[in-house]
Amino acid sequence: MKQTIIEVNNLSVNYGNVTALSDVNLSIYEKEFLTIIGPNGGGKSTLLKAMLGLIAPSSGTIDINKTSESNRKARLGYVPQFSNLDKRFPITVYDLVIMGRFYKKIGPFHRYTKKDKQAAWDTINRLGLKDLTDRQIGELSGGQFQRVLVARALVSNPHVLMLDEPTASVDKSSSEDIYHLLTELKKEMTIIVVSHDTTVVSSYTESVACLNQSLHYHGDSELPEEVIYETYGTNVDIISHANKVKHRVLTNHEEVE
Ligand SMILES: Nc1ncnc2c1ncn2[C@@H]1O[C@H](COP(=O)(O)OP(=O)(O)OP(=O)(O)O)[C@@H](O)[C@H]1O
Repeated sequence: MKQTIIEVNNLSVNYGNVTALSDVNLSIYEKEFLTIIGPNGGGKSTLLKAMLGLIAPSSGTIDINKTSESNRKARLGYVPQFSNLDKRFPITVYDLVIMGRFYKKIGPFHRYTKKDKQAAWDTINRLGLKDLTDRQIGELSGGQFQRVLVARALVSNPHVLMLDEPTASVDKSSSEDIYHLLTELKKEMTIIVVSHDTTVVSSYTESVACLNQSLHYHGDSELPEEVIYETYGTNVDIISHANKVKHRVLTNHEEVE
């Protein structure tokens, strides 16, 4: 039986007078590939940040469970929205990746251990970034930078990998690369992708959650059309055939090349 790794119970989050999330209930399972979609401002980033413990709930709870393989709480890895990051920051790929080891409690004069360095190199090699290790992050393409951000999240060996709009700033081929990578990673961990774009509900996704302040749907990736309209309103362009990432978004939909 599938084990839940994160349980969101009656979660509401307010920023002053703005209600970002209202009474959200969501169970996320071990090794599930979940895509959370919803319109801009629908509360997706807020939900991720609340799960990560970066934002306190106004009401409700979030339980991060122990994994079935260990007696420890699941570790969460986070790939933030690309557009929120400053690529001009003078830091190399290696330095950015190894910073992912900062999940441990450390003091101001922290030195990376041999184990930290080994973990960084293992992840760099695994993601095919070896030739880029000495590059400044400002010299990377969008797709390369996104891969480096994934590496930074993976270096802490997370049980859950959360990605906020991972393909928003990359071209179609890089987007496919990222989804292939996520499919591989899904064999080992839970993957949660957040996007405002309905077309990212790819064939790699097992389940979808539709969020617009409250949760309108959580289930199979064959989304009923009504759910999309309910979540986004009627002004939504549901299918983009420009997106080469394979998708099986809606029922009763014919592919047109
Ligand atoms: N720090 C903040 N202070 C005040 N309001 C905020 C803050 N962060 C988010 N909000 C508001 O909360 C709501 C949800 O925002 P959030 O960023 O979670 O949505 P989102 O679905 O991730 O949007 P997008 O797709 O545009 O990234 C929005 O109305 C937003 O303006």
